[in-house]
Amino acid sequence: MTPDHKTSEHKTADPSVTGPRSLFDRIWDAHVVKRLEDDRDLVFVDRHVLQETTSAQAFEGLARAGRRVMHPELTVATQDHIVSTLPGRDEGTNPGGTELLGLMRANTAAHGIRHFGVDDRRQGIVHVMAHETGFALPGCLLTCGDSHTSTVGGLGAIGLGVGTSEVEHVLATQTLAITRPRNMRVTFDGALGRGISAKDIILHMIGQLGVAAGRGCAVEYAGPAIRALPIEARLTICNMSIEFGARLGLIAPDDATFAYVRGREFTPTGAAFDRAVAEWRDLVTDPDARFDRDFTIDCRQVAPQVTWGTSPQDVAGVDVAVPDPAQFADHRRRDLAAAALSYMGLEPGTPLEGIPIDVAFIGSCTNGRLSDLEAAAAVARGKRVAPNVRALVVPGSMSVKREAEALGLHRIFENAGFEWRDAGCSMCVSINEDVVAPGARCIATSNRNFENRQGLRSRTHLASPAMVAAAAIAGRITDVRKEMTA
Ligand SMILES: CC(C)[C@H](C(=O)O)[C@@H](O)C(=O)O
Ligand code: SF4
Repeated sequence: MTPDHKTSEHKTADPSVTGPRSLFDRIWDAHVVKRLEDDRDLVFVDRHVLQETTSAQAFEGLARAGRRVMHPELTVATQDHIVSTLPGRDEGTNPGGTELLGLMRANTAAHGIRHFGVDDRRQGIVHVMAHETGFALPGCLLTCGDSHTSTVGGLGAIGLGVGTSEVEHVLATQTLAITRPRNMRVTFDGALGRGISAKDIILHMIGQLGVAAGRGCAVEYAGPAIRALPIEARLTICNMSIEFGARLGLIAPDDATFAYVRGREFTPTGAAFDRAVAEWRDLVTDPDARFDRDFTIDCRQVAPQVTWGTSPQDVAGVDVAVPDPAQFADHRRRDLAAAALSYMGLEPGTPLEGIPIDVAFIGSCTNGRLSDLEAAAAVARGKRVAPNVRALVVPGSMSVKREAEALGLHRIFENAGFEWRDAGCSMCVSINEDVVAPGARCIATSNRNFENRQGLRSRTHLASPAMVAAAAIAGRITDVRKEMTA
């Protein structure tokens, strides 16, 4: 039951690969088992993660076909989406989730797959648990039936979100048939200003490039601003790759990465770790590698970002006003912006700063890690949540929760009037009991602001943890940089 710790066990020397290669090419080529006739690649899956909402049908399919799980030791399961996050919860706390949670427990037990249920210390959102346990490692190819699997790219891994039928395929064969993504690179220049986080620069980038910019691509994030980011911030960047249509995002691993993965439950130890690090050091892009798409983003002037519409590209600095749809040259974008403003109940020209909020949500696979909670706590310390605002802090995993409590962060949040929860997806997605009421306005650290995302007719503004904490205190969207000088 111990996963093989090699970065990739199916290295195929590919004679067609010559010349300079990208980081993505290197990892991908090491996983190609076979080129299929339909131009797809059959790739080996080193690691597979299950969540409760997309695995039941896959197990049903296996049962119908009379197949077993080929490598149960290479899969782990966690309960995250429909679990209650009320402290002390169990599988029955959210009655709507009980059946799926029970099915996952039974299916994983029947197939000998590790299961991190709500009673396990390692339970957490898939895209938080996978890397913090060392199950995901640099250079590995990991799949999960969930779109934000790209998060592990922050370690220099390929994370692929797949559909339920592919989950079944991976369980049965430990491989995936998939079209090879194209290479894209975004270089982030300059240093981040005070109060600016990874969330701000990735939202800014999506605003600049648009939600379709990454379609079909593996996106490498590079440049001095990325290299300076701590690992958890790199995970936030790669998580949001999905918000501009990319297949995955990744960042070359470095000493900070190796220090981060060292000593985790599934990370190799001793000489095996040293060998792994020696291999991981080769995971770089050649200087003359060619990219199908190549962009540069200047981080110097980026202000704290907040979305005003119903797509992540509807984003602006907090110091400007809600745009007038007429300013968009493209007529489709203009219509979308007008519809978004009507849904959001906002008038063009209204300053973003000052828009009153009803709910503040800190958590999710984008910003539910320890450093995110630390950033929020630094703002909330000694303050009170505004009257009439409901504010939640939901750690991304139970490990994050324990670490935060060891630092006393829960006291800061509780004293300020935030709810302090157990781990799960919670209010990021309205498939558990944490729902935003119709017409209510929520500022959230999550990654999606679609119509009805947080509940029927809910209104979502995406922002960084520090910005959400500042809004919770002020009762309105506010520029966190002012809070910091106060
Ligand atoms: C429920 C699940 C399939 C979904 C996804 O894959 O993205 C969820 O995680 C989300 O963020 O909407
Ligand atoms: S936290 Fe949100 S985006 Fe992440 S996996 Fe859960 S529902 Fe999906």
